[in-house]
Amino acid sequence: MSRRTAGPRPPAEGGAHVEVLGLTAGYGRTRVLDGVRLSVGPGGWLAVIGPNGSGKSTLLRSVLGFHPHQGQVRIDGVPTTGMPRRDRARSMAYAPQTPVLPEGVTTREYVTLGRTPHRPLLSAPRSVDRQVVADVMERLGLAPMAERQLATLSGGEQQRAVLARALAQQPRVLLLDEPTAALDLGHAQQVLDLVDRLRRQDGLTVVSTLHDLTLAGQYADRLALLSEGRVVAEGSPADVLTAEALSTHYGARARVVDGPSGPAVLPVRSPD
Ligand SMILES: Nc1ncnc2c1ncn2[C@@H]1O[C@H](COP(=O)(O)OP(=O)(O)OP(=O)(O)O)[C@@H](O)[C@H]1O
Repeated sequence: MSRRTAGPRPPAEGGAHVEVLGLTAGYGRTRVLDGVRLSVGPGGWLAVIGPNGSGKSTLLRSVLGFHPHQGQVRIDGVPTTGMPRRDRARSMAYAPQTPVLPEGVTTREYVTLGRTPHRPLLSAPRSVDRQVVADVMERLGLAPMAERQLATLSGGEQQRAVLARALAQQPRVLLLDEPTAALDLGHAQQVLDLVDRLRRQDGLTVVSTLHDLTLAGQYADRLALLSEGRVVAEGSPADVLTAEALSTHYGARARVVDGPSGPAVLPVRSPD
């Protein structure tokens, strides 16, 4: 993976302020999110953590407008309800946890789909589109497999391609659902480092879910702990990642120690 510091051109307007106000959502009659309230400013990184089934993915999909919900999502104070799809796609990009990947496309063609909201409809990629795609693929170590069929990439390579497509969109807000789930430690750090650089340099706003709580605490500046559809704790990683919270909400035995760049969560084996 490249260590270049030059990279994808910054989003045109920097990051945005995202507000989630009283968001309630569910499936059929089952309520999964209950009055969720969150706020993250330009350049902020909010990691939504919580046990399996607590509603993290549903929250991200609701923020994107992909899942019906009550309550309001605002981008820079403007409610997203009624916002034209193309405007929404220019503001927010999403890397889903389990993406549906198209068949019969190369990695480059797939990443180029991220440019769709910026191009005239049905037009060929312009040189700026090709440049942004090439930059993002280089940054994510995908350049050597640019012409390979997407389907032939390994799980971790496909996950990086999904992130590359989202970054090629040059969004103001990046929503990442478990972006490191299929990645080895080195690639996980490189992906998170890249996102971190984009938010620091360009003010990109990041909302992610992350199961690895140590990584969440190292990269995000704020954590929101979701449990049974409600935000039960929100604040700095040190405030939210406590042994007591992990026991109460995850049923986990763990020690939380001071790591070199934030709290580190150490699982503790059962005594018997
Ligand atoms: N399409 C669906 N139909 C019915 N229930 C669903 C559907 N999708 C999700 N759920 C349920 O909604 C709840 C929240 O799911 P969600 O995927 O948002 O949780 P999560 O916190 O992202 O979980 P995980 O950490 O396991 O990815 C779960 O109980 C899940 O079973």
